[in-house]
Amino acid sequence: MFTGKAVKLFVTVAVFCFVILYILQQSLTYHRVSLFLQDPSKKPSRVRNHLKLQNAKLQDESGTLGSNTATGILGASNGLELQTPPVSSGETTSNPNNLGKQQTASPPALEKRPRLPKALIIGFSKCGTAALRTFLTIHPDVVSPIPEVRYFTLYFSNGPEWYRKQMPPSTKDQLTIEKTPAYIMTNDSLRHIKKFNPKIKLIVIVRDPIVRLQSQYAHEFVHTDPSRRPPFKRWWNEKPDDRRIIHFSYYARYIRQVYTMFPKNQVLVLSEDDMERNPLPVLREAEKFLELRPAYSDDMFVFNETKGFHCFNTQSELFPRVLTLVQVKNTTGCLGGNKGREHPEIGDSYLQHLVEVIRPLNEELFQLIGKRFQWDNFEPEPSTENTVSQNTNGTAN
Ligand SMILES: Nc1ncnc2c1ncn2[C@@H]1O[C@H](COP(=O)(O)OS(=O)(=O)O)[C@@H](OP(=O)(O)O)[C@H]1O
Repeated sequence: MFTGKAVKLFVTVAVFCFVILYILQQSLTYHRVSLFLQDPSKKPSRVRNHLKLQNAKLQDESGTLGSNTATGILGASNGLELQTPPVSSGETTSNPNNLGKQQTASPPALEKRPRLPKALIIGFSKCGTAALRTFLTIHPDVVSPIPEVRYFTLYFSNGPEWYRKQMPPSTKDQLTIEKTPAYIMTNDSLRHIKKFNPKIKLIVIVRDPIVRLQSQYAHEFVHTDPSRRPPFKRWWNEKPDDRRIIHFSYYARYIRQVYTMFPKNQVLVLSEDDMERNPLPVLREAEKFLELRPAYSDDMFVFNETKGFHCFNTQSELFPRVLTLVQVKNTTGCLGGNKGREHPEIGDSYLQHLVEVIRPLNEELFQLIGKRFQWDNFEPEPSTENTVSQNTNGTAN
């Protein structure tokens, strides 16, 4: 009996204590949340860290950059930091990680969601478009989808909402860039682009046309046993109507079409050969054209002798962040194996023939775009010797 009473008393006291503790805990949480709302510094540490990141981004966006600001170069602690996976969004996004999750609202400046591109890399294939896209993607103010979306060539009827959903999330201050080199090849896709956004910025990258042909050949026969590949000369001559010359070497023809639809100042023409030699000046030109903050520095890239072009510098302190942003090999910092293929040999006399056929097309291009590129297969003319990417009026870019 006594034991039974004691147990009853013990249970009552325990329940009472539990209730008191529960009420206390609830009011403490409420208190913490109120403080949180009044003063973010009182947030629990996990949230506080997250907020710190967001504040850093906000400061960054308002021009208060990190320690490298004086040199005009963003460091890992600010610039590259900004392209972390989406932190919050006012709506459900197309990012597979967010699918189906309705996320809570956040300040508009921080809100990450897929946004339509305001710049496009529209051509040319085999001219370093993937490298240019990749280099631009590490800029803190740029996002870009990895696959070619081909909206303006194949999927225009799907509508802009479909296109938007193919884009990675970005804040409103970031620039979304999409690259599909086939866009420049048809008037229909250029018309679609104009209809989509007549103010869009367009980047075109060209390459020594003979090297581009070699690259195209290597691409077409990548799965063909070398002993069964046609000689380069026969492949090039296969089409008697010179279609290959027009298709792969006559850049001016396509760029002229772009100029008929868009003002010249909305179109930037770069050279793959310049980017191979040194990506920095090319990226700075792109940055200026896209009205981005200066974010690139020399130590980000190194020349890879085997590949024959520049890759990300694996020794740079930024490299771990680069690996989270783009798909490059962690051992070399280079884009995958389908870049930097071996090119077919061209005999001297045939090479000379190609140079003669293509040189006038290059001159037409340089006149059209108002600058010249230095291409190894085309000896510089006497008046243009020692000039890299010069304006045709003689002023260096
Ligand atoms: N930095 C860097 N990284 C990787 N690749 C580089 C780079 N610079 C130039 N290139 C050259 O780009 C060529 C491929 O061009 P694209 O990316 O436009 O090809 S594609 O049309 O998308 O298939 C590819 O040509 P090939 O060497 O003939 O395969 C590369 O050599």
